[in-house]
Amino acid sequence: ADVFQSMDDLPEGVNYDFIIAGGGTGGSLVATRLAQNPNWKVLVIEAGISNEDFWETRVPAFWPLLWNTRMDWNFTTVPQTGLNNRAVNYPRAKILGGCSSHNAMIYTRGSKSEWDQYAQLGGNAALKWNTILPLLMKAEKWTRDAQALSDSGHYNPAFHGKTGQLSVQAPYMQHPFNNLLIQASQELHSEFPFNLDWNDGTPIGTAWNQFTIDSMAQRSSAATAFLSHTSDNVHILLNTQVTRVLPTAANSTDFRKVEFGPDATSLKQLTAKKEVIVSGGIFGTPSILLHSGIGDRTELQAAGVPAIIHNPSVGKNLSDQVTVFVFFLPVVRKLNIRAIAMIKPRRSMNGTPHKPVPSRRLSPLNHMSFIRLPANAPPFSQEGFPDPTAGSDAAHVEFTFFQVGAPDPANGVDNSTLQIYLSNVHPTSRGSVTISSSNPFDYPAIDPGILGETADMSILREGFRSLRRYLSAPAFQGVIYGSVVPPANATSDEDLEAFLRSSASSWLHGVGSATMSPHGASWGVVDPDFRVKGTTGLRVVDASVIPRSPSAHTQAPTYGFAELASLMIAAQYH
Ligand SMILES: Cc1cc2nc3c(=O)[nH]c(=O)nc-3n(C[C@H](O)[C@H](O)[C@H](O)COP(=O)(O)OP(=O)(O)OC[C@H]3O[C@@H](n4cnc5c(N)ncnc54)[C@H](O)[C@@H]3O)c2cc1C
Repeated sequence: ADVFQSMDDLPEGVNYDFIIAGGGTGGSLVATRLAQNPNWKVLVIEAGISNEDFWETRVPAFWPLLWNTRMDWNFTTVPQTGLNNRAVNYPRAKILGGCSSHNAMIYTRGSKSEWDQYAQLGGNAALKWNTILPLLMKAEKWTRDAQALSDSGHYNPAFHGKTGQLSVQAPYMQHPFNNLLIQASQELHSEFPFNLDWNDGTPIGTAWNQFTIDSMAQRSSAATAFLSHTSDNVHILLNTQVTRVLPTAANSTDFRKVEFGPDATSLKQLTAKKEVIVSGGIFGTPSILLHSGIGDRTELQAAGVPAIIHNPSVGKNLSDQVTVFVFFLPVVRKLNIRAIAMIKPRRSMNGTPHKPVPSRRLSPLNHMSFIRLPANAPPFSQEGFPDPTAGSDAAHVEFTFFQVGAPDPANGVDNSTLQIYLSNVHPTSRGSVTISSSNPFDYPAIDPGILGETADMSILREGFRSLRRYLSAPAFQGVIYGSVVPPANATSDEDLEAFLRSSASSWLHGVGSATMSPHGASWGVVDPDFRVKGTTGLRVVDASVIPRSPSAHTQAPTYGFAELASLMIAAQYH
């Protein structure tokens, strides 16, 4: 691709077939796929910088350091009623590759029943698991990790591609917790089974983690795996925000024109020959549509934006998983913490001197669990909440075994804890993205609606009890003691709810703010072919079209939707 740092550098007179607003996870993939046709010219307009200009993105262990930097939009939610009115930080990447350039790289596809439900909710049969799986496998390059540890028994090769571009692997560290956790899964098999591979469509159970990391121990993102391998029929314009999509003529609904610029005082317009594709992510995409006059008429009027297409669904239906960080007390001597491996990067990163950097992973822990609460769990049997999942292969909660904190004898403290993210992956609460001014450079109001529904609280609470059961397995006797955060004596519903409301946050896996629905449905933002309802020449391809949360982190599902969109768009012009 040819990369331009500023709008003024962009060559004049190029007739782009496709203009893509947002060079993130979905946008980079769709640009790459469309550019496989050498006759098509593709322009990607990205608000942020290049991933090449932020070398830390390459080092997997640095992921938490990337948030709240100049490559992050640094969003904050509106006060969340479900969180005692706390407003929480919401990182979203502002860089080529989007969130795939600054996420935690966990690679999870979701369950078969969830994809089959997407097909039904979106009105597109090609979203079924049996169609999406081959697309994900074709794009995948299963890779051995840099330490060349054996990954046999850590994944199922039948569900992984070897010849694609996106590197996926199952790196791990030798750590006593590995065996203990798997032993606990055998002991408590019915509730916490071992799962050889959560990416086979049946994610329930405890599995070895898989990450989008390459054989050089570097992050594999939509920018590094896809976009950086395109040729000069792709132009990438950085540091430039798409402010609006516009009709090509008065009273037209053909939205092939984009308006963009580095700030409100210097804006340009370009018209695509074929289509404009909006890929700004769960907050950027509804913002662009709303500022373009596509949204709820009354809300647009209040913001001072003339409505062109009345669609009350734009920016609604935001579905966001909720997480809470919990701490248990392990006997550290037995867990024998190892130092994080240090390696030298094998290649120079934009002239940065070679320095030893923490390699692959931040954490010595290597597993995640997708857990289904039993049918007789209180949220369903006593409180009467309907099961929010798509089927029996889908999870209610997730345990991400994150870290064993190191003791600090030099300062006389033993602050070692076993740290776990506990998440409710199927929230029933829905949030929104709204605009309150007609200036596209003003941030939208983000309301993920975290723990806004009692059912979500109830499931998270039982998820915590479930985690306590898991960590009381015989395998952990004498090794792990009760939770320290929340304290071990927090056992009643009231205690646990108070803790969760004061500590929970977003799991950063929002979807659905420009959701797909069948043709003619009374709700939804895009049709099954990803076109914005009521328009021509305009589609949305990113996580915002995914109708609801999966039993997964959301980058692989975003890639799945983007692969399908790419096929559908390309097929239209052949
Ligand atoms: C901190 C964090 C950690 C995560 N960890 C994981 C994980 O480990 N595994 C996983 O599967 N998922 C993870 N996720 C979620 C996952 O990365 C996202 O769901 C997915 O990448 C979203 O892809 P997208 O294409 O919808 O949006 P993005 O990748 O966010 O892309 C949107 C792009 O559009 C650009 N943009 C926005 N508005 C405009 C505009 N007006 N003009 C021009 N450009 C614009 C943005 O700068 C961005 O580059 C994580 C997310 C976060 C934030």
